[in-house]
Amino acid sequence: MCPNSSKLTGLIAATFTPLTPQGELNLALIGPYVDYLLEKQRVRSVFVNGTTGEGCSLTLEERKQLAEEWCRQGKGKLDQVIVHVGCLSVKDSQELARHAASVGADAIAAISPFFLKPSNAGVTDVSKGSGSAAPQLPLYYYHLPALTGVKLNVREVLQGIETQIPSFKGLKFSGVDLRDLGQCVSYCRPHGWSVLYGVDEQLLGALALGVCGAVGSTYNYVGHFMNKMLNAFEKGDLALAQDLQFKMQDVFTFANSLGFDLAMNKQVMSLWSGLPMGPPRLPLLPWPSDRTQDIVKKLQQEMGPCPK
Ligand SMILES: CC(=O)N[C@H](C=O)[C@@H](O)[C@H](O)[C@H](O)CO
Ligand SMILES: CC(=O)C(=O)O
Repeated sequence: MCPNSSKLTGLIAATFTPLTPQGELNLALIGPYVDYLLEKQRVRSVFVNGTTGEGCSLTLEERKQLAEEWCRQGKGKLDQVIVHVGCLSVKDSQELARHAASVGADAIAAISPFFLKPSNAGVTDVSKGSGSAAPQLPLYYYHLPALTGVKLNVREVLQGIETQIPSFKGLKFSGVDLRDLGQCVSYCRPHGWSVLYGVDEQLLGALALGVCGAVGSTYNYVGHFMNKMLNAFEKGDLALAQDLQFKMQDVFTFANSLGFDLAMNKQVMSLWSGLPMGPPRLPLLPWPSDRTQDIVKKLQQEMGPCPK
């Protein structure tokens, strides 16, 4: 998929955070979760404590415990454990970055602060802050404009960033602006950096623009299916790749009509995988289970039986 292949590539699951019915961390589920991703989904890397992991709804202590457990359980099994360290406070991000390095994470990533919002130069300085706390780890900037409201042009942020942040290694790009995405790929490629795409429903468009891989919530349970799309694309079978992406789009168009959000997504994962992810953390609320069941039925229709 990528000309320069020491980079981060393929599908990366943005992990859900397993909680007990009482809403506390369920760390015991992470071992089985690692095995499920490897064996049933053929997904070999994870992105922990991001959007899907409800990272910004967890305490720093909880985020540290999760990072540590994913690194421990993933050791010798997963290719990469990327720990998301973005916070509203740069000092908190630095603390998480130092911690990630100390527990053996392979890389860190950070969204921009999203309450008081930075300018382009501010984003670089914030990223520099996180990077300087773990200079030995590759750092990825996480662009998620729909949720952060930080709608800057990423290509402009990249300009000269290598001179500011030696550990900078690329992007997780979860925007829908394919022109900006293409410009980012064009800037990152000569540096050997990774651009990972984060809107799962339109990954094929991003592959055509040269992204190396993808980070997403849905790869937790449709990774096996989306891997087929990646293979078809790599073999040049565009018709098959389109057919698979269309099927996946059909599922999520249907899910969106039911009000699909992260809480519903977490419930779909529990039902589809049989791994009890537990409730969402506030401010999200659980949904009635009939909607989740309808989505799982649709998944089965479009993608075949769930690999248990
Ligand atoms: C906003 C959000 O959570 N985006 C995720 C990652 O960036 C995606 O993986 C989506 O969950 C996915 O594309 C389904 O809409
Ligand atoms: C989708 C993603 O990358 C995240 O949950 O952060």
